[in-house]
Order: sequence, then C-alpha cells, then structure tokens
Amino acid sequence: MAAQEAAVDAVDQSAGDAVQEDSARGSAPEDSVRDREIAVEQEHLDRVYRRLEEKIDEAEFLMKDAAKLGQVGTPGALAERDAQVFRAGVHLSRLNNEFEDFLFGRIDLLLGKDGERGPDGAFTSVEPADDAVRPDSTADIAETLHIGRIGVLDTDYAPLVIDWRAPAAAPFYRSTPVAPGRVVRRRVIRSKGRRVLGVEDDLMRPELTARLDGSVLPVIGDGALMAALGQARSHTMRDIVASIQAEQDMVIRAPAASVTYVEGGPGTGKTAVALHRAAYLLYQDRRRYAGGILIVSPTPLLVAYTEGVLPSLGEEGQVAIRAVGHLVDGAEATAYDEPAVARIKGSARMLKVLRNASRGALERPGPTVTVLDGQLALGDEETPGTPERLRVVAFGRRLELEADDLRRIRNNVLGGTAPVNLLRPRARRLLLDALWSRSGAAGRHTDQELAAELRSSFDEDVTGEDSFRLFLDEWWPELTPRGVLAAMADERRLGRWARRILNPGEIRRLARSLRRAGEDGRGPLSVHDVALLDELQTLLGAPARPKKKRELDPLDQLTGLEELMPQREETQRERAERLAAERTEYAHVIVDEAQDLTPMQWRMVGRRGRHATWTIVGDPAQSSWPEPQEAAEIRDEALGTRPRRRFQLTVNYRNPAEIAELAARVLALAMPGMESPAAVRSTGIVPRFAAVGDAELADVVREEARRLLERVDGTVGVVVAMHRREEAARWLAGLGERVVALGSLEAKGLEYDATVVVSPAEIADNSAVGLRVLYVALTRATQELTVISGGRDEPDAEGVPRLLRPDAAEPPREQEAGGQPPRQARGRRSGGRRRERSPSGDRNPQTRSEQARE
Ligand SMILES: Nc1ncnc2c1ncn2[C@@H]1O[C@H](COP(=O)(O)OP(=O)(O)OP(=O)(O)O)[C@@H](O)[C@H]1O
Repeated sequence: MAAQEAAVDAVDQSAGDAVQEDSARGSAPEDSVRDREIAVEQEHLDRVYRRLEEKIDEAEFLMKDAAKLGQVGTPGALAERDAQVFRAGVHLSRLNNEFEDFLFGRIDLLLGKDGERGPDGAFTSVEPADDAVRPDSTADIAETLHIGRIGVLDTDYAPLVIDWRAPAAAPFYRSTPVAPGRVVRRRVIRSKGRRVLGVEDDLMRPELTARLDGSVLPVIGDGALMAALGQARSHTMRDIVASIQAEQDMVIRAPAASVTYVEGGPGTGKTAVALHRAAYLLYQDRRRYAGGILIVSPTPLLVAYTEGVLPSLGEEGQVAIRAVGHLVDGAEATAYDEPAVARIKGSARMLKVLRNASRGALERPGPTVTVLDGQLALGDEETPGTPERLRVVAFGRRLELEADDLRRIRNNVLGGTAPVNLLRPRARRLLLDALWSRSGAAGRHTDQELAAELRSSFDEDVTGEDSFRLFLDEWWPELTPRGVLAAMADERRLGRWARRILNPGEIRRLARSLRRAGEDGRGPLSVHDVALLDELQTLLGAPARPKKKRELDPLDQLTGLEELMPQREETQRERAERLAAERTEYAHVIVDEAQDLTPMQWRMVGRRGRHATWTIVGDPAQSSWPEPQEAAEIRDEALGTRPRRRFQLTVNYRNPAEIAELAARVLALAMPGMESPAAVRSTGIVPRFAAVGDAELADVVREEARRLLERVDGTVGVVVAMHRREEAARWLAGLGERVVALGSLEAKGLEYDATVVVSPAEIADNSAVGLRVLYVALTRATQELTVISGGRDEPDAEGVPRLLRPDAAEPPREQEAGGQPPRQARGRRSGGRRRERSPSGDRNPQTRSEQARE
C-alpha cells in the first residue's frame, strides 16, 4: 500500500511542467493539481453512477412489470414475463457486479484520421489526422474516453464508459510511447465504490504540449503498472484490467479461431492473460462461449487462487475452472504420486496397458463358479472367478457351453474395437447362437418364418432363465473405470496386461501405487489416476440406459446458454456447476501451465475440446514432466490440424530483478541457453541465505516466516520438498493465515509477497526434473526471498547453496526413472548446527545475507 500511496503522491517531470505552467498562471500548487484531477474524475464517476442508478430503476421496473404480467397466467403472458424477468435480471446482475471499482481508465486522444464513430459512440480511427499536431508541437485533445468493466451510454447515446473489451478500448492497452497512435495520455483511475482515490498517468507523446479545453494536460504519478505491482498480495489473484500491457493485450484479443500458444517465463502474466482472454471471448461472442469455456489448471490451489478474477471482470459463472485432477466428475484427486510412478502413469505407454486391462478385466481370477439352476454355486468364496461353464435348460433340454466355447466366443467379441461395455449385447447374442446350435433345433424347420419363430422362442426360454442372466452378469460384467483400476493393482494381472510395455520394476511400482485406491477402487486417487480413469471411461463406454428427461428450463428455451440471473432459485454458481457437469465438451479450452500436462492428461483434456478452439499457455522451463517430446506429440494429436498461432511474453511482472537474477542461475542449469524474462522492477532487497542443521530447521524456518510477516503486508509462502509438506505446516502452526506451507509441486502458478525456500537440493532431488521445480519455487516472491539450506545443499560460508552460486557446478545427473535420486554425489548432511549466527546471537539470517553481499 505504501508504495501505491507513494506512487500517487509522486508527480513526474511532465506533471511538474504542467504544474509550473499552472503556477505561472497563479493557480494551483502540486498537490492541488492532483486533487483537481481526482475531482475531475470524481465528477465523471458521479455521472456514471447517476446513469447506472437510472438503469437499475429501469431494470427493477421491468421486473415488477414482468411479475404483473405473470399474474395474467396465459401461456403467451408467461413467456413474455420470462423474457422480461430474464432481461431485467441480467441487467441488474451485471450492474450490481460492476459497481465495485467500476471505472478504471481513461485515454485522451488526438483528432483521428476519419470522423466515423463505432457502435459504442467512440471514433473508430487509430491513427491521428495529419493536422492533429501543429508544427509547433502543440495539439488539442479531441476525444476523451473512460474505460470500465462494462460499457455505459448516456441518455443521448454518448459513451460515458467504454467496455474494456470493446475495440475502442484497445488503445488504452496497446498504445506505447513508441507507437502511441492517437493516445496522448493514458490514465488509470483508482476508485473504491463511488469514491475516486487516485490517478496514475502515462504520457504516450511526451514531445507534445497537448491542451484539453484550453489547459495543458497534466500528468500525475509514476504509472499504473508500478503501483499495481507494488501492492501486497492476498490468497486470491487480482485482475489486471487497469494495467494490461501491450504484448499481453495482443494475446487477450487474438481471434479465437484455431490454437493460440502463449509462452513466457515465470511472472510474465500468462495466467492473468488466460483469464482475461476468457472474459474477452465471452464479450466477443457470448452466445458461443457463455458456459462453454473450460480453464484447466494444474492444482486445486491455483484454481482457488484464480477463480475470483472472472467474477471481478463481471463474468460470474460462465467459465468452468477445473484442476486437472478434478476433470472427471466424481473423481477428486487428493494424492500425489512419487515422481517415478507419475512418470509411468502419465506416459502414453499406459494407453496400451489400459486397453489390455479394459478387456482383460472381464476375466477375474479366483475359484471358478458354476451357475446352476438359477444360482451361483459360490461355496465359501465371496469373490468368485469368472464362470467357466454355462448350463441352461431350454426346450426341456440341459445345454452346456464349456470353457473352450466360452473363450472362443469372448475372443470373437473382443476382436472389435468397440468399448467393452457396449459389446455385451453382442456377447449375449453369440452365447445364444452357440446354445441354439448345441440344442439341435436349428435344422428342424426349413420354413424360414417358422425357423425364426422357433429361434425367438428359444431365446426367450434361455434369457428368461435366472441361470443365464446370472451367468452373463458374471461372465461379461459391466466394468467401471475404478473397478478396472483396482484390478490393475493385482501385480500378476497387471503383469499380463503390461507385458512388453512396462518393465517388471515399473509393473511392480504401478501395481503398488494402485493398491492405495483399495480393492473396491474407492480409496484416494492421485492426480495421475484421474487421467487413467478418463481413458478407461472411453475404453469401457457407458452402457445405454434410458435417459432421465430433463425438465425444460424456459430460460434455456429463450436464450440457450446465455447470461444468468440472480433472482432464480438456482444460483449462478450452481448453474455453472450444473452446466459443467452436463457438459462433456467445450467451445474453448484454455490450458494453464500446459508444460506440465502428461500425454495421458492431454488425451483427457483433448476429449473435452474435440470441436473447440484453444488457448494454451505455458513455460517449458517450469515443466515438471520429464518427456516433453512425447507430451508434445500427444498434445498435437489432441489439437488436430487446426492452425497454430504463437505469442511470447517477455517481461517478468512478479519478481524484482534481485530475485529473478538468482532464479536465472537455476534456469541456466535446468535449461542451458534458455533466456529469462526481464524483470520490470527492482527493489534493492537482495535474497537472503541461511544454512542450518536438521535439528534447527523447524525453528529457523518459523522464525524467518515470522520475520517476513512483519516486513510485508500480504502473504508469505514457505516452499519445501514434497515429502516435508505436513511437517512444514506444523512448523508454521499458529502464525496466522497470511503464511502457508507448500510442497514444491503445489507452488505452481502461485505467488506471495515473500517466500522461504527450504533446501533447494531436496527440492531438486524430488524428481527427475527437480531443477525446473526448484526454478518454480524460486520465482514465487513479489518482494522478498529467503533460502534456507541444510547440509545436503552444500552451502558455502555465506550460506549460499551450491545450486544457487553463480559458479554452480555441472547440473546434477538426472534421476533415472524409478532410480535413487542422485543426492549422494552432492555431499553429506551437516552435523546438526547452523554454522553462523548474527552478531546479536539471534538466528536472523538477514545478517548473514548482508555479510555475504558485503
Ligand atoms: N499488466 C499487468 N499489470 C499488473 N500486474 C500484472 C500484469 N501482468 C502480470 N501482472 C502480475 O504479475 C504476476 C504474475 O502474473 P501471472 O501469475 O499471470 O504470471 P505467469 O506467467 O502465469 O507466472 P508463472 O508462470 O510463474 O505461473 C501477477 O501478480 C499478476 O497480477
């Protein structure tokens, strides 16, 4: 906050010039220039609110009127009422949504090349008219536009506020001093409710002396971007609508068609851009996209962090944001697999294993049972194996099919590629055929009609028998994805299905991991299990069931999936959830942190967007998936032949240069030759280091977290290796909600005012791509970073771990799949004591870091 206030107070050079001119005319001093500008914007905001209130009155009148119409009760009147209630509800909902921080921008423009106005009342030209600037570099402001979260027109259709997504608002984001177009001054207005609190200006044409209504245009503040970046962070992400940068705006407004790829390093705004793009697409084509956009996020934590952004942009309930482990209804992943297992489960090789399992699971091991006289002869066995003999009585004769017959029929049916559950009717038919030929009745009639009649009464006879029905249920049971996954936990069976696909070690590890889900398959699932379940769902197919008739919603009839209204019993969120549950495919799919998706996850996500357009954002340098080539192939299969458009984001808005520079050392190890994004600001606060022994780790981390909580207004994140997650949460117990402990894989996409990264070596050893995971951990802080090392980190005298020293040695050997992490190569644990303390005897690592820097 302090930074923001400071920025508001700062009046830059150009403003100074304006002030001087003001003073020369004997008018206001510096403060009053700013106050006067705030008053100018306040006046405009008051007008906007008056107009909004009029519109709310109109909407309420419509609602009342609609209710009256409803009392008439004729079908025509009811439909009319629904339509009115709907329109009014939408209107009210939007107006209420938009009231907070409603107006945030303004641009002052030169005269344009042509005089045409667009539908929002603004002039359409982008470039200034030839005579807009006089030879003496003076110019007049010809048009002023205010930008807000939705558009508002005055009673005479003049634009009071332009929707940020409208074409006329684009120059607010795109204009730069290099390519200013018509924009002379861009202003960000900071307001709360009805009160304007401050303004921040960027001058796009500093060479001009521009006048508005005869006075020189004043310029206030340091620029909105810096003010926004300096703000304290909370546990939820904020929208960036007031300070979207030109390269980001290009992505947000890119046409929806085809596949839009966005790459950029940590903090370049990829997630923010993805969310704003969803809002933009809704604005562009609401009919197509309302309720039809899916955002896939890597973790539930990132979903929780980002889900407030769209409502703040006025788009409540229109977009489904789901963690990749929550994409399958009814299957919520809560567990993480160890890296070697994740690598198996995510690999495209699993496709073949699952195909085999989905067919093989029909056959259950165990004591064979006979279905006899309408009963299963189970003996003491609770889970019988697959029956190996079918006996029925038909036309007064006992008929039997033996194991060989049954096997032949099964193989015949499974010869096709159709989903297993959908093959059951065919299996049933072939069983009946075999019994029929066994019955000897086949040749009894030459007359086709009679033969057909006889056959049909034979079928009725057989299928009416409990023995047959029970047999079929046991011999071709309806398979569920969780049931098959549970079957794969049996190492012997898995061994058969994975023969020549996985090696014995992989089979053992995979079976062991699947046993966690329990024999009934109801135990906790991992993120990677969910993609397997989704694949199995496709391989098994859902047997046809009579469809439950859905009650027709009159609003759906009126408007399809259009905007939602708050007055109805179902809330917007519930409706969005319902739409998401009913939906299996989306019109636009946005994948955040796409570099982490495994091949199997790409298949799962791909199925949700078979006819969709796509936005895919990611950073290869942050990938926690070790086989990028394999993932890219499967991704390309999922995206099909749609044309690709690529964008690169190049500026790091999150980390100060001091932190970015440290992280770049790890990037150089993890991805040699890859460029770091340029940090946009510097704070002068260098990262701090401490080396501690195991015994002291908890205390030192806790103490450091406490110290950082005092230094920053917002949040503190403590990032540890995955196996320390729970332990770390205990270290921080009682420190309050502003501080959280995170496993390194959970830190993806999140940010904190300050972070403590505990043992870089442990984090790096955590997986085959540990250096990239460490790079993620080091790039989460917006202000301060402390690195605490143990003996395994091989800290130097200043406490700087080996991996973070400028002369970091060769990158550690990548861990083999399932092999031991290469930690032995990097030293022993320290003897247990921290090697240095501050002169005052406290354990504040600040001192060491300062010493180190000196
Ligand atoms: N134009 C902007 N104006 C203000 N803040 C911005 C802007 N662009 C990005 N930011 C801020 O920078 C931070 C990083 O943005 P974001 O999380 O979207 O980056 P990212 O590229 O997804 O990072 P990562 O890859 O590390 O997850 C956020 O706090 C975001 O609000």
